[in-house]
Amino acid sequence: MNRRALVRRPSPRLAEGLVTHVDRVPIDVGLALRQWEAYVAALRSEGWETIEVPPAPDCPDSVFVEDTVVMYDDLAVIARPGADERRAEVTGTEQVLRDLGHRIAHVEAPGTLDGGDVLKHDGTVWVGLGGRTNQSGIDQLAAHLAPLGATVVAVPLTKALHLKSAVTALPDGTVVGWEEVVDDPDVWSSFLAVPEEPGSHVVLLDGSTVLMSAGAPRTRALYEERGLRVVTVDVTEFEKLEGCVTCLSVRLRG
Ligand SMILES: CN(C)C(=N)NCCC[C@H](N)C(=O)O
Repeated sequence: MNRRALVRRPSPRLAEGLVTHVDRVPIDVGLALRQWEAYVAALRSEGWETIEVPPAPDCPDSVFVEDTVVMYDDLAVIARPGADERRAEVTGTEQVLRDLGHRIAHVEAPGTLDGGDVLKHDGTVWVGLGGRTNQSGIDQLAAHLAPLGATVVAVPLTKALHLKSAVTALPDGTVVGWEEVVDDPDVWSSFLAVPEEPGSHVVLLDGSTVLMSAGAPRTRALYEERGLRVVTVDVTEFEKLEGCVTCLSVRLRG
């Protein structure tokens, strides 16, 4: 299978990125760029072709490209970010996906939806209903994905920025989360609480390999004990802006 992922170079204005649930702390933009380059290199060395969405230098949060789209099979549902400041980011993503031949659908007003609120596994799509994504956005996503056989499930989200700030899924479908910010772990039949907040974010690189933050060594050991191969990257500068490993790419199918 052709493994491709969208990424987007950090804006020189990254330090002005939004913060909601954390205090603002200084960002080292030069270090962020090096961390981003290492993240992209890690994807490539794991066999992923990376495609750069054209940079959006005036959009401080544009490196968090995950929030601009939800991919399901060949369909790209272009998001409508819940934060006004991020609305302009979607145009570049849409153009790249059109050029790549994907079918395009949109979340329209009054709906809002951020890609970071969407967790997919095996035909089920959980969507965080919280500060960025509203019910109309979820209903529109459900309508777009229904013909593809997906079941969309709204999940309450009050303690974290995005659903994937709180939980992600391992290759076997176990949902891993930092329990302090998970509203209702019972949503998932197999929920595993992890011992470190950055450990709750994994990017699936293949059926037995995950990419995660270097900031969660105990969780890394836990995943390795479960038989996973783990690749780690430093993403401290993005974590200061409530970002994580998932936010920095969008994996494409086919
Ligand atoms: C899963 N996560 C967390 C994301 N997909 N996005 C993070 C966006 C962070 C940005 N400062 C913001 O506040 O929008």
